[in-house]
Amino acid sequence: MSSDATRGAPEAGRDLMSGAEPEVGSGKTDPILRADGVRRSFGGLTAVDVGHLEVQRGTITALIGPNGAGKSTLFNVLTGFDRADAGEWTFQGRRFDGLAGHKVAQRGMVRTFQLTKALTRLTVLENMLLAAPGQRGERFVGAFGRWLWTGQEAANRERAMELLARFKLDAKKDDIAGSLSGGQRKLLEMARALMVEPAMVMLDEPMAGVNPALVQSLLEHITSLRDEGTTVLFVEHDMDVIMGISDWIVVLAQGGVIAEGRPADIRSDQQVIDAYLGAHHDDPDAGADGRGDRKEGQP
Ligand SMILES: Nc1ncnc2c1ncn2[C@@H]1O[C@H](COP(=O)(O)OP(=O)(O)OP(=O)(O)O)[C@@H](O)[C@H]1O
Repeated sequence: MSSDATRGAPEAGRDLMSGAEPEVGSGKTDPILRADGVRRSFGGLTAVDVGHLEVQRGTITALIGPNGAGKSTLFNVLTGFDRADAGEWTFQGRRFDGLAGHKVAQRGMVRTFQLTKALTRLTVLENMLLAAPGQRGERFVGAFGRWLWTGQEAANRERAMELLARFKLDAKKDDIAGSLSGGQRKLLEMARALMVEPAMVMLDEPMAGVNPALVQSLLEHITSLRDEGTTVLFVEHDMDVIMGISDWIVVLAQGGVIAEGRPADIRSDQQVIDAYLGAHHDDPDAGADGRGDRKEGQP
């Protein structure tokens, strides 16, 4: 799917979406994820109600929408961390609805999590090793089992160190994760997700709380992942980031998809401007995460 012409050139990345129509529920030429009728309610509130959604393999797809639109809930449901009330979805052609979170991750769909309090007390390397695949542990008994286990540990350690070097965190491997800056934590969250060599990574607000100096570096990591063939699905509020690196954008409002398309399609979609880009003007927090208001009224 990836083409040399698009490597490292987000603008040209639009070619990755050839054949996809900018309309809700549009079919993609090579969808890695297909979801149908996904619904999740909390009491009387419908948090997610998505009719049909396909995510094109090998692209950066952004999931955007106003606060409370259902982005996190959709992430949680798709990755097995929350249960849908209804819906079916496949990942790489296999049914994933009803799968537990750890199985979803083992099978290649991994989301990042903010480092919990417990994880911030561990070292950077320990965080990486905890995210490693093949935690076989007690299933293995006897000398042969221990030998296999040791081999797995060594492989995990090697992969962890490679990833830490890639994200320039190798010198911090023995530091307590809680001592990292906001941006370094985001890098660690991404590096942790890559321990299982996922086919798709789902990033939850990768730029939130990141020092501007690190934003560019994070953006480069995300586009390199895409260019290496990993599909990236991310939730983000920063419009400059969204418009700058996305091949495709899916807009949620009140649980449903109201628009899909390339950045240029989304920017000029009146419904999106009304439901989201415009809404940012009314958001008292817009200065913190809603740089989108700058985009309102743009063609
Ligand atoms: N566990 C829960 N219990 C009750 N209501 C919930 C729960 N989780 C989410 N909701 C509600 O579901 C709706 C969707 O929330 P969700 O967090 O998915 O939105 P979001 O688009 O991720 O918002 P944000 O951009 O603010 O993170 C909101 O109205 C929210 O209050």
